[in-house]
Amino acid sequence: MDTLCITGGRVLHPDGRVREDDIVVDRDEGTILAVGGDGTVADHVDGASETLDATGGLVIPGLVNAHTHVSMTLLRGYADDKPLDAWLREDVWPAEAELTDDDIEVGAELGVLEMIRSGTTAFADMYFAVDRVADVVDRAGLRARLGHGVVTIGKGEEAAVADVEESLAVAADLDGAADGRVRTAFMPHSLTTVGEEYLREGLERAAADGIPVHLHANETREEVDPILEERGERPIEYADDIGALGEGNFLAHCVHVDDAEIELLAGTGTAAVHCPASNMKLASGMAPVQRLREAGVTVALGTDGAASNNDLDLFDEMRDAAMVGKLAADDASAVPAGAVVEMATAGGADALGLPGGRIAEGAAADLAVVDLGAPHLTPVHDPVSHLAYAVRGSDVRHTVCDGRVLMRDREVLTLDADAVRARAAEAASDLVSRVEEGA
Ligand SMILES: N[C@@H](CCSC[C@H]1O[C@@H](n2cnc3c(=O)[nH]cnc32)[C@H](O)[C@@H]1O)C(=O)O
Ligand SMILES: [Zn+2]
Repeated sequence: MDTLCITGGRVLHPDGRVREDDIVVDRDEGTILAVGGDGTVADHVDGASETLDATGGLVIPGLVNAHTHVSMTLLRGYADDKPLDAWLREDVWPAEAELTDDDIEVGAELGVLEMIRSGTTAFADMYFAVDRVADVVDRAGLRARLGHGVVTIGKGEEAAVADVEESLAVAADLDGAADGRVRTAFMPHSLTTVGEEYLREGLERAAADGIPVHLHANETREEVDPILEERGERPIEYADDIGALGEGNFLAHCVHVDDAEIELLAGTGTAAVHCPASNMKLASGMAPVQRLREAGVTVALGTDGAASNNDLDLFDEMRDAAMVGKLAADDASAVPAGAVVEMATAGGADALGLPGGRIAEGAAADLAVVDLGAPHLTPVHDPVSHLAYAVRGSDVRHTVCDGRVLMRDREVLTLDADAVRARAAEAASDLVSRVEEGA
């Protein structure tokens, strides 16, 4: 059998406990064969095809970034310090109008490079030229749930219909790509940027074909108020009416949700993706994470695009989620360390319906080894506390997805990091020149 052994470290188990254990991975299946102390895995360690040294480190499930627009790395730092609506209309959408499919591929390469280097092994992405993003996921070796984002406002009937068709076609055609590591979803952008007739049509067809749904919801007050005024119901109630809720579906943000909306999410099994950094940066508000979790809603974490974050490091997101969760609840015991670690791992995998998120026999071998030796991580009273409050993405030593080593001793093996950075910097500067010429 072709095995990978991860030895000498401590392991974070699904119950939140940390023990000194070795891990044996079946590389053919991409799954964890055994987790345990010396006796359990010793037989395999000697005959292993490949070994990763986790001495002085903590093995954690690969992190799950449950909402991003990965190619937006090209727009990192391009437009800051504005609220969502102005930021999208004045800066982001005009720049995106100039993006080529090649730009999207290069931006995705840069984004997944950053993710692998910070211990993320799975993500959900809403963008366009999704076949190019899927190609990058295939080459880079991680997992993703991908979709084409639909926007119909400002479009004529024909273009709007075509956008919905494209999203449904992408979801059907790309599902199962990259040896099954790519899954898909129907992705209307939001309840206000897609017209009701298009939403209803797309959602009905997605449901009929068993395709999951992902959209931005209740991100800002400016998005909630018009729906309330026009329809006399809250956005999540509207989402329920038109068939956007259900098991397998996941909504980004859920910042401005009331108790009845939280109950609807919980009752329908719809997951919420909390994006604290993006919500803070665009001053959108604070999601009631503690209340969502108490109601039984699956809550995951997302960075959103690099233009509103401005990085894809989920360790930052865990810390932000804990901090802002306490502030929102006016309670220092709210959203504790263990909760944010769960949201970034099992919660993310569950929200996206992807394997991974737990280190256990039979689970997908999606892992990261975090070095605990740095001064900012000394002493180690509680490794879980460190994951939430002190670890940075740059502390990740090795990253493994589907049993394959994507980064060993901080060297990414599936992408040429220098070439990716150079291509992305060039593509970004060309893009900005084109936007300026057009303006
Ligand atoms: N097919 C659409 C593209 C939608 S992709 C998803 C969109 O979400 C945008 N986006 C990024 N971050 C956010 C956010 O925080 N809220 C809402 N939209 C965002 C992003 O810029 C991108 O245009 C079109 O023709 O424009
Ligand atoms: Zn977004």
